Amino acid sequence: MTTDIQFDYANAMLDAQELEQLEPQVLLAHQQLHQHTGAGANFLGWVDWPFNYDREEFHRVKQAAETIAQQANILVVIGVGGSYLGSRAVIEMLTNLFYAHLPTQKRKFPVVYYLGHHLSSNYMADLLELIEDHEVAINVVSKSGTTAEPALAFRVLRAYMEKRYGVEGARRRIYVTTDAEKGALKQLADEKKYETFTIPDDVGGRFSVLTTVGLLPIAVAGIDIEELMAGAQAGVNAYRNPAISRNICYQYAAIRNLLYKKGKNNELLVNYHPQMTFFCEWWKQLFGESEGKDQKGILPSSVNFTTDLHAMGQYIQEGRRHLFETVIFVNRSSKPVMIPEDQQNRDGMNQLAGKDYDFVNRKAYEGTLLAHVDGGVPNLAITLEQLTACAVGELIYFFEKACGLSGYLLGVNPFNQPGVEAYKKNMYALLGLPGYERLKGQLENRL
Ligand SMILES: O=P(O)(O)OC[C@H]1O[C@H](O)[C@H](O)[C@@H](O)[C@@H]1O
Repeated sequence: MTTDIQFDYANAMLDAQELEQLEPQVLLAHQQLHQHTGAGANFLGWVDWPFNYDREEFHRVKQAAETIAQQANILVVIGVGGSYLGSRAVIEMLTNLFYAHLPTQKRKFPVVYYLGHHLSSNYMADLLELIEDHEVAINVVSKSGTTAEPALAFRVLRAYMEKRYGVEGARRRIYVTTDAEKGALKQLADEKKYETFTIPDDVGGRFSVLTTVGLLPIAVAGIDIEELMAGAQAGVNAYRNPAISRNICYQYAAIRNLLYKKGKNNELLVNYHPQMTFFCEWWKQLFGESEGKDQKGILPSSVNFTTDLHAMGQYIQEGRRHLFETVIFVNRSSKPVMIPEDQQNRDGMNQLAGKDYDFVNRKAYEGTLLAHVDGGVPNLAITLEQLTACAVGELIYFFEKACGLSGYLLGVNPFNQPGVEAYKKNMYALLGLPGYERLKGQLENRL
């Protein structure tokens, strides 16, 4: 299978030599990833996952997706961080963005909604109001089983489901994705006899989209998960060459580290399709949690173009020069739309009549690229031919591998996230949860 992704760093504002000089470090980081000799080596299950995944469980995911489609027209996915961003990213990229609003007869698959990624009661109340008039199934996803946001959302939804469908009816409509053996959610699932899917021990949340974490909701949305995995397999093959000159994934990882050393410590991931907004959110968690530690790391941010050219464009063009852009550009839409002729031509755009939106979007991209480069913003360009499940599978793997390598180049453990605990500890203490009594008093004195 040919690889779907191209990478161009002609506008990175670096010398070719600078990249070559990084070759020994890249080789070391490559070995750390493949021979499990670096920090966090217990969390490298994702590296060969597209080939090693459990076929039996994969089959069960497909069956569950079919059952859910018969049971429900809404699937509520409860999860936060790595337990929901990946599936949401893939579903939004590969299905109609307005799917939920299409008439029922046009919808073959359930609509997927998300819950448990914040603590807003308004959102919860709105969702409860929405599902009242629909048939509902739930997929609760939590590796630890104790993350407050999904745990509380599941409490509310479980009570709702049991009241509405009875304990047995709810049992048949609740699907759990969690650790194979340990954790509060696993215990509950065993007790209640929910159908359960496994999050592998050696795959961290933010690297888990190609496990059952992402695959079940993605399959429910009607996306071909075989294709997605085939794309990821193509990625494994394409990005395992240690020679930087032959590996665009390693080039991307190395270049962002070179730019970081030159003070470009903000990376803007740019897309030209609103459908890719959540892919950028997924990417932000991937890189932010992997690299933002030990007082180091590029700040990952994202913008949607051309939308944000009318909001953030000014800053990018002329603000502080501490940023670089990584653009994901898709060459061809799967749904082309033609621009019509307008006799009056008041907007002066008749030149574009008969052309499609892709054409205009490309020219916007090219014009923006040159403007931003002229403004001193280094540019890295990732190009996909089309947004297909296969290309998306490869793109996911591209960024996962780049992230692991980049973290090692930066000199951090890319596979832990100790900093996330600080807010949790304080919140638990302020909520009065047992075990935090002393801290509660200390914090309250400071508020
Ligand atoms: O799947 P869970 O264990 O509920 O974790 C969900 C998310 O929250 C945690 O706080 C971590 O920072 C994330 O890496 C993780 O993806």
